Amino acid sequence: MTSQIAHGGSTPTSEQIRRAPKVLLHDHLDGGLRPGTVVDLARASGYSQLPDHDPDKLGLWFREAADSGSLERYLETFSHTVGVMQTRDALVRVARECAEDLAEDGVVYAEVRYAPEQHLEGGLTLEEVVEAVNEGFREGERLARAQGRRIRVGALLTAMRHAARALEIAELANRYRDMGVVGFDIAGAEAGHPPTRHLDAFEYLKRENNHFTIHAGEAFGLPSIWQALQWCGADRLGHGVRIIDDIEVAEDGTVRLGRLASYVRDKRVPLEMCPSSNLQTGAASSYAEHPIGLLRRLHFRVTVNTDNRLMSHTSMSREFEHLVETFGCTLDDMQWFSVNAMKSAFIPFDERLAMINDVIKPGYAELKSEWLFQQTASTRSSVAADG
Ligand SMILES: O=c1[nH]cnc2c1ncn2[C@@H]1O[C@H](CO)[C@@H](O)[C@H]1O
Ligand SMILES: [Zn+2]
Repeated sequence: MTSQIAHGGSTPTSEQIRRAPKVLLHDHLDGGLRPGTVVDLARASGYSQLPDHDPDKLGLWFREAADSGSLERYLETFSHTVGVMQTRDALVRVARECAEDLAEDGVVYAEVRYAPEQHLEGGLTLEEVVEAVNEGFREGERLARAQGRRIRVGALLTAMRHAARALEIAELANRYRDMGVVGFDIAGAEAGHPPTRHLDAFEYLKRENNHFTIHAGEAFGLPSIWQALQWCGADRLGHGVRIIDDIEVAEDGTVRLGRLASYVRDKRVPLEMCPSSNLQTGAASSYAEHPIGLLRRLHFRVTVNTDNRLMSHTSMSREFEHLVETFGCTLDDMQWFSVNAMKSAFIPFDERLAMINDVIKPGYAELKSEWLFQQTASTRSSVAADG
C-alpha cells in the first residue's frame, strides 16, 4: 500500500526520478542533439544528406537506424550530427542546448564528450572547436540557472580510435585543462582498433597527471578491458559491460570473479554503463539481462549513463525508469549510483566531495523525506474521516 510513497527503500515516481539530482559521466555531444536542431542546422549550413526534414520523423529515423545490433552501424548515424556541427555557431548552440536539456532532466553534474578532430570541415581549428563548445556549455549553465536549475558541465575530448590524432588531442585536453576540459577519451569502432595503438597519448597524459577514460568492453571482450586498464592505465571504462565474461554465476547462485573482474572491483574502477545504447549495438539483449543488475549487486563501481540521447532516445531519467521497472531500483539505489558517479568524476576531489555533501545527499534527503509528510497528511485525513 505504501509502495508509491517514496522513502529511501521504495519505488520512486517518474516525477521524483526527474527531480532527483543525477550525475552523468558518459554522454556524447554529437549523440544528443535535439532533432529540431539537426534540421535547423542542416538548413542553415546547406547540409543536404539528412534522411528526413521533419523533426519527429528524423528523431525516429536516428533511433531506428541506431537500433542496428552492431556498433559499426550504430556509429554510421553520427555522420549526420557531425555533418551539421561544423561551424562555431552550430557548436555553441548544440553545447548550450545540451546543458539546458540535461539540467531540465535533473542532471547536476555532467561530463560531455566529443571529438574535436571531427569538427574541422568548415575551417575551424581544434582550439576554436573547444572554445565554441565551452562557450555553449557556459551559456547553457547560465540559462539553466536563470530557470532555477543548477548544473555544471565539463568537457572530455575524445580521439577517434581508427584515426591517428590521439596525442594531438591529448595535448589539446591538457592545454584546456582547468578551462572547461576535464579529461580525455577514445571512442569509435572497437574491433580491430585496440587502445594500445594510442599508448603515446595515454603515457603523455599520465606524465601530465591528467585523467582519461577509454571506451572498452562494449563491442569487444575482456582483452580490450585488460588493455585499457593494464597497458593504457585508464581511470575509468566507457561501458566495460563485457567484464561480465570474467564472472561465473553457479546454479546455486555462488559467484566467482576471475582475476580481471576482481581487479576491476577491488580497485573500484568506475564502469560507465549505458544500458539503452548496449541494447541497440547488441552488447546486451534486454534490460533485464543487462549486466548492470548483477554488477550492482556485486558492488562494482557502477554508474548509469545515456551515451547518446538522440540515437538511443533516452535521458538519465529514462535510464533510471528502466532500472526501477526492471530491477526495482529505489531512491537509495539512485543515490548510490549518483554518489558513485560523482566520486568517479574528473574534477578535483574537494569539489566532488562538496557536490556529494551539498547537492546530491541533500537532494535525496529531501525526496526521501516527502513520504513522511504525505503520510502525516493522509493519516490526518483518515483520522478526520473516522472521527
Ligand atoms: O558507444 C559508443 N562507442 C564507441 N564510440 C562511440 C559511441 N557513441 C559514440 N561514439 C563515437 O564517439 C564520437 C565522438 O563523440 C562520435 O562521433 C561517435 O563516432
Ligand atoms: Zn560512448
